[in-house]
Amino acid sequence: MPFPAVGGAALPDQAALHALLLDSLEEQIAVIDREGTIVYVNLAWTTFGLENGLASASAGTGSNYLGVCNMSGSGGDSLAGEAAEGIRDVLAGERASFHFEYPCHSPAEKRWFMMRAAPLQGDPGNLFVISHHNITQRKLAEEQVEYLSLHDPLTGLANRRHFNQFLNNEWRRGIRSRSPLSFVMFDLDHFKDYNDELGHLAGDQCLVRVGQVLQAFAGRPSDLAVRYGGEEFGLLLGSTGLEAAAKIAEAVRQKIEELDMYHREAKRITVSAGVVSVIPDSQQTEMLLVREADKALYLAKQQGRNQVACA
Ligand SMILES: Nc1nc2c(ncn2[C@@H]2O[C@H](COP(=O)(O)OP(=O)(O)OP(=O)(O)O)[C@@H](O)[C@H]2O)c(=O)[nH]1
Repeated sequence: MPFPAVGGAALPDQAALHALLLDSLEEQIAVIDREGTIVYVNLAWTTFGLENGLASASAGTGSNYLGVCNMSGSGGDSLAGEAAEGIRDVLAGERASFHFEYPCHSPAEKRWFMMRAAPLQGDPGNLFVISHHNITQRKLAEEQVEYLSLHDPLTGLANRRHFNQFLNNEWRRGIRSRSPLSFVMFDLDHFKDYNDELGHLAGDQCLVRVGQVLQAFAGRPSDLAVRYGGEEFGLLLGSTGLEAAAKIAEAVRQKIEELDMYHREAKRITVSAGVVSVIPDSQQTEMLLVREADKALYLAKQQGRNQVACA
């Protein structure tokens, strides 16, 4: 038995117990002095450093943690610069502790950590504890929640909330750059018949395929395809004038027709579209685009469907 038995359990003395405890933690822990030099690391700290290609010298005692952060910060790594600033504040007693979340992705996986810097209890002003805690599970869950809050679950396109935020940004960008912003509103024709004849699940599949067509036309960072409502879709096109937007709308219309989704002999899924283009102006709100595209769409429906109308 390696340790003397205490009350039936085998325990090491206190110092050995604490050392073993620190080496059993998943959290990476280091103790630094006032200059930022590492005077202690636990096993998780060393193991992580070695597994991630850090030379054992910079992963362990004797290396200067603050110096490494400072150097990376001045080399242009803004996260390291922010970490260095927080640690310096704690070392100077200007803040009680510092928490900092940062990405640390490996080639194989996404990872995030939280770094905490705080004075060592019972030894204020001389020694400080740096800990790195893996928060990847929480970050992935947050990413997932954010994705779900911004996308339509059926088609994967942006939802209205995402669209409204995006449109507002593009509108403000358009005011600054005086460049045109276009919006195309699409609505499937006689989709109720499709649903009634083939069933809701087939209707869903049809919406998914239409969404894929729209997504393929939203290739630039200033473009966004949105599922606006049930069978209503939209395509926001940054820095695009009316003529170009109308051509894109017509190309989408053709592609959807070419999907050949028939629900009755000689009756296939088609789409009507309303196009609008404006140079954003601070006297108006971005909802002007949606209103005008909606009016043009109404015109396309009135004129016989399966066509593009411009505002
Ligand atoms: N399968 C499916 N159907 C949907 C969904 N959202 C809306 N719909 C259906 O879309 C249909 C829309 O019908 P209407 O508004 O009458 O329009 P329409 O039949 O396309 O006629 P027009 O727009 O005038 O050409 C309704 O039957 C809705 O139930 C959805 O998520 N899945």
